[in-house]
Amino acid sequence: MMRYIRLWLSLMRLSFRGAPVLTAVTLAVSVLDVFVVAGYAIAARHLVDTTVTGPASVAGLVALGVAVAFALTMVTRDMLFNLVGTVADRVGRLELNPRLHVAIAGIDGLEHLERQEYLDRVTVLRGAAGSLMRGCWGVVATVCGIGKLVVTVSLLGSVSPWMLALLAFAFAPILADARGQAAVARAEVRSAEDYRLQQDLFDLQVRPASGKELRLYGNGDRVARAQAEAWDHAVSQRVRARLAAGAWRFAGWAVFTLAFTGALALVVRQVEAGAGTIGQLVLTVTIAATLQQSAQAVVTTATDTAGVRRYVEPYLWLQDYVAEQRQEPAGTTPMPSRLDAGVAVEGVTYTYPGTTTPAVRHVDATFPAGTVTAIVGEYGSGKSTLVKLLCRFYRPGAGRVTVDGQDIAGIAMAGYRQGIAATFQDFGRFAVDYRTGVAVGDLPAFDDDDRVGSAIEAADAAGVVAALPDGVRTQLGKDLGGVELSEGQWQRTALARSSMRDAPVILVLDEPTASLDALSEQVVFERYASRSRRLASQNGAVTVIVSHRFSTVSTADQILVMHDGEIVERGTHTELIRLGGRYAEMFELQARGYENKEKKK
Ligand SMILES: Nc1ncnc2c1ncn2[C@@H]1O[C@H](COP(=O)(O)OP(=O)(O)OP(=O)(O)O)[C@@H](O)[C@H]1O
Repeated sequence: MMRYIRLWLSLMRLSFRGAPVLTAVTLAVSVLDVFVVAGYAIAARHLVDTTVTGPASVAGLVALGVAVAFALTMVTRDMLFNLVGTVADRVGRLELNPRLHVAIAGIDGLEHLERQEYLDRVTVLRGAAGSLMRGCWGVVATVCGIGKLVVTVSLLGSVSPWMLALLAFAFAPILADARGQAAVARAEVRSAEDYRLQQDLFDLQVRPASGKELRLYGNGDRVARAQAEAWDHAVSQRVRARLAAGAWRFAGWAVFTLAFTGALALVVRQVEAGAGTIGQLVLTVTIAATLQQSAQAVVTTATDTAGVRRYVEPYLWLQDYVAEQRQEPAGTTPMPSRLDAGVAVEGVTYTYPGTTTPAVRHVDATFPAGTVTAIVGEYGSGKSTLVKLLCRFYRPGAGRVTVDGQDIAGIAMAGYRQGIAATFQDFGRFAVDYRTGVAVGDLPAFDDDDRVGSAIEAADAAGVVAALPDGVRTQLGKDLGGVELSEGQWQRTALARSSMRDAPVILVLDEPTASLDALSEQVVFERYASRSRRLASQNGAVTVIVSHRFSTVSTADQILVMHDGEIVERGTHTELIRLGGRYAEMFELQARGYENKEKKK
């Protein structure tokens, strides 16, 4: 409960910070709404009583008061509705949403984007800022609604304590309506199968594929009859339920109206007996007539606000998750700008959250400075996981990764990532202009046109740019009215992006050319090989390539063969072929595949 209160307070503070005037006005009108009906009823009572007993001048003044109060009762609800909508939307979009996105994007690891139960929450949260803010105002509306009920009912109680019973009767139409709606909902569930059936049968008749066969086999009439029967069955259940709901609603209102009439009769008796005034009668009519509406408003706002829980829970989870991530000790050591020893993986085991089998286990490997390492293995053997551990997207469950002997957990994250250039098999497709899509690969060099040009060249992507209508200024992604690239063109763009950094010490290529044809792949690899060599002599950079293509792999300084999360073979191409193990077998298979293809040609 305390968490909910704290959350409400923090959202309210945000609202005051983001839209102070609008928030203050909305709160003021909410409070005003608590008293308008009561104010109007009191004014009306005064008007009637002063008209009967007092001087005409006072009655005139009071009439003015009644007019103002009545006008207020007419406008406050609509005004409040619009104000809450505006302030919730504005603060949601301009204040809360950016904060949510920064929190989601600012988490260093990847779990919240990969683990389904986390991703579900993140997905719910993405469009939920407005709803969260509306929920926050829903709390205000519920509290004010209860306040309004208390004020109006107390006023009724001042006429006669018996009147307090009227509140209970005000809930009769609400309860009856709820029963009726529940019956409708049940009928919808019960008739859903018939409804789906008739929809399927209808589709059968109108779709060309099934339509052909229906005509051929002469089954059209039977299907049409079956559809009509299913439709009839579904509709009749729903109609019955709606009639029942109507009857419930009628009964609820009948009970309330009976109690309302009884209350009026009671006040009339009081007036007749000289124990009350006509003004009190008017007050009772005014308040009792709005009582059901006020009770309904409390129930509706409370139910709607409770519905916002589905956004509140993921929001609180995100807050906890971010806090937990921040608590992890942040490294402070700078990333070396050149490597002397290289990178090492020491006894690393990693199990994805939500799974029980480690994706990599007890992995030991060294990536000596200035060398190229290729990782091979069948699908799901742990290659990408190992690469992502090198990029520090996950923390190993056991063991450590070191750079020049220093545990990477101790290195400042921003510097560490700045020292890496990487392309992944599931590369990003950024819907921005082409130049931006490449330049974001190295933010400090964002405006450096030469660097962007060389990166495009390095990825052999100049041809892609030449084919774009506005060259590097072309907007990408058809969702934003831009040009949609082919898979291979997107991949080249990702490759160009990863070529932006001019002095990375770790170069990662995880299936970087999977979407390219063999010829383009060769061109890209030759360029990458020369970049690797340049970086190796410049700052001792290590290159790690995951690939299924042995033409690429065979030239690496060392090859790691992974199987079931472990490194099962390691060595140069020649050594591994000589070993005659798993690598040799895979190489043989692929070579035979190429041979067969060539023969067919
Ligand atoms: N985000 C994830 N959540 C849970 N399990 C995962 C996740 N990513 C990978 N795995 C599992 O971890 C194991 C290793 O996957 P990984 O992607 O590292 O293999 P891979 O060798 O790179 O495969 P591929 O050649 O298909 O890319 C697999 O069993 C895979 O199902």
